Amino acid sequence: MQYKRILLKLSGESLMGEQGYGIDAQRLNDYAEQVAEIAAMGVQIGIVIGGGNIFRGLSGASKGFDRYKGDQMGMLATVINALALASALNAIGTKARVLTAIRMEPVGEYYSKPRAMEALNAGEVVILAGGTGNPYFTTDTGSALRGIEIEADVMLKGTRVDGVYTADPEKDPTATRFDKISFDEVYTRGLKIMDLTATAMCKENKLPVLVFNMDVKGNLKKVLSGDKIGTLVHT
Ligand SMILES: Nc1ncnc2c1ncn2[C@@H]1O[C@H](COP(=O)(O)OP(=O)(O)OP(=O)(O)O)[C@@H](O)[C@H]1O
Ligand SMILES: O=c1ccn([C@@H]2O[C@H](COP(=O)(O)O)[C@@H](O)[C@H]2O)c(=O)[nH]1
Repeated sequence: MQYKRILLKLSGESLMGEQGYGIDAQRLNDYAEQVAEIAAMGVQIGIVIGGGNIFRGLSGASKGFDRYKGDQMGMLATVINALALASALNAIGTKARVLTAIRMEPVGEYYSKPRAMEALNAGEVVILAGGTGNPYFTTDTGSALRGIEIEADVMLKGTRVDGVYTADPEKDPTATRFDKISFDEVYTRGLKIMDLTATAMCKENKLPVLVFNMDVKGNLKKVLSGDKIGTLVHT
């Protein structure tokens, strides 16, 4: 097995599938099945999921929302997605536990590293909801933070493009893909695959990031099996 313990970052925006808002049941189940498949292989899995399919504080602020409250709304959106994913995993027989960065029992248990480690060592999928618990951050930074805390071997950024490109491939058709790239080069080229805070944290704490397309079924298993897909971002 390529990695023993991973932090999987899932895009909230991808969760809406083709429907433009909210949670697409088919996409949710596809994600749950891919996670269940690698959980059955014995991989320890922490998951952070975004909230862009529901609310983002920054886009709220551009429409006149208070940023602080908008970010809290965004963090709650990630909790909604986490609950949906946990329930989809449970429905197919995979144990999953939601730990929240903001205290809100009984929706989820309050996050602490020992609690997360206990669940991971017991073979449960641990969904780390609510980002960092603080406004002015994103779930990319939440993923970096939790990945470092749980001592993950790698952060797998499961997104809707198949790696890091010279420019945003959804906007520039001439962009070309890297097989691997250093954090420094991501920074100097100004590549927007993760926010700068997340990039800096991963670099400083030597947490490699593998960016891959999670919307192709079977890709998560391929990553764990050592197939060469996606882009590895390294120190
Ligand atoms: N240089 C680049 N290489 C690859 N993707 C890039 C690049 N620059 C921008 N992107 C964009 O980054 C997106 C991936 O980011 P991510 O998975 O965090 O999505 P998101 O919409 O921000 O999700 P969330 O809802 O979790 O916030 C891709 O869809 C891609 O269009
Ligand atoms: O630590 C965090 C994480 C997230 N937020 C807010 O939630 C939304 C959704 O997260 P995405 O990473 O954009 O999917 C984000 O836009 C922030 O508004 C936060 O405040 N703190």
